[in-house]
Amino acid sequence: MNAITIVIATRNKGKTAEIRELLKDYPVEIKDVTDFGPIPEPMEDGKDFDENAYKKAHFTARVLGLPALADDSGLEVEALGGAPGVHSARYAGPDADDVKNNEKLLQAMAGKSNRRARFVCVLSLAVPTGPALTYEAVCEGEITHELRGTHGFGYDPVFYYPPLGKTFAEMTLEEKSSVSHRGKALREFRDEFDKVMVWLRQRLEEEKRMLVGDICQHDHS
Ligand SMILES: O=c1nc[nH]c2c1ncn2[C@H]1C[C@H](O)[C@@H](COP(=O)(O)OP(=O)(O)OP(=O)(O)O)O1
Ligand SMILES: [Mg+2]
Repeated sequence: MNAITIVIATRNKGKTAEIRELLKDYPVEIKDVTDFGPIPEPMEDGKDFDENAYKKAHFTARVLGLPALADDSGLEVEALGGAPGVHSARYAGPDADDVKNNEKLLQAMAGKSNRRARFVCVLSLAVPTGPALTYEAVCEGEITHELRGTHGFGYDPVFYYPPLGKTFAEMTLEEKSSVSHRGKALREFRDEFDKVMVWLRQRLEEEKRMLVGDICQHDHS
């Protein structure tokens, strides 16, 4: 049987690299959203990670006519009441980038003794007609007092993971994936990989039948 194609519905190269690495030994053809040339970007105006993950996955699946796997993730800091949360990517404002976001976070945390934080990752695997599977995981850690390490992306240089005594930015990609929110969520997906492929094939068959039905109806009208 031919391998199913899944598009990674993210513009974040760091996420793409981690997802590709975690799925590299699995019989599935992975494509990047950038392989398709310019396509419109999904809105990320959902109230939580689940909603945004589904929006991104379903939008991309519909636009490309292929199953799409999206990741919505972010950092929740206890002393900041869960901020930046779903707003993590735009924490420092409309022209935020990783440097500005980390700067703003360290400023907001100045003088705070409770440094507890967690990363959240929600993965949504959607087909063009709408149904989706969801995987969710968290990783607990602490906010550092300064930037540490150069690997990874986003808040990695300020997220300290006590069990390994390093920030995410001080870890290799493999090391980070072995403990991260994204790594855990993707391992759940991998644990039921065969079931997921059966589910996908069934959804894609249904879709084909619907399309054929539409075409036949059209030809007879
Ligand atoms: O492992 C991580 N290590 C460091 N930072 C991370 C991680 N995981 C999420 N984050 C941060 C990055 C961004 O500030 C926000 C995600 O925002 P989010 O909208 O899901 O991703 P994004 O805009 O970068 O790419 P896209 O929406 O195209 O998937 O949380
Ligand atoms: Mg985003």
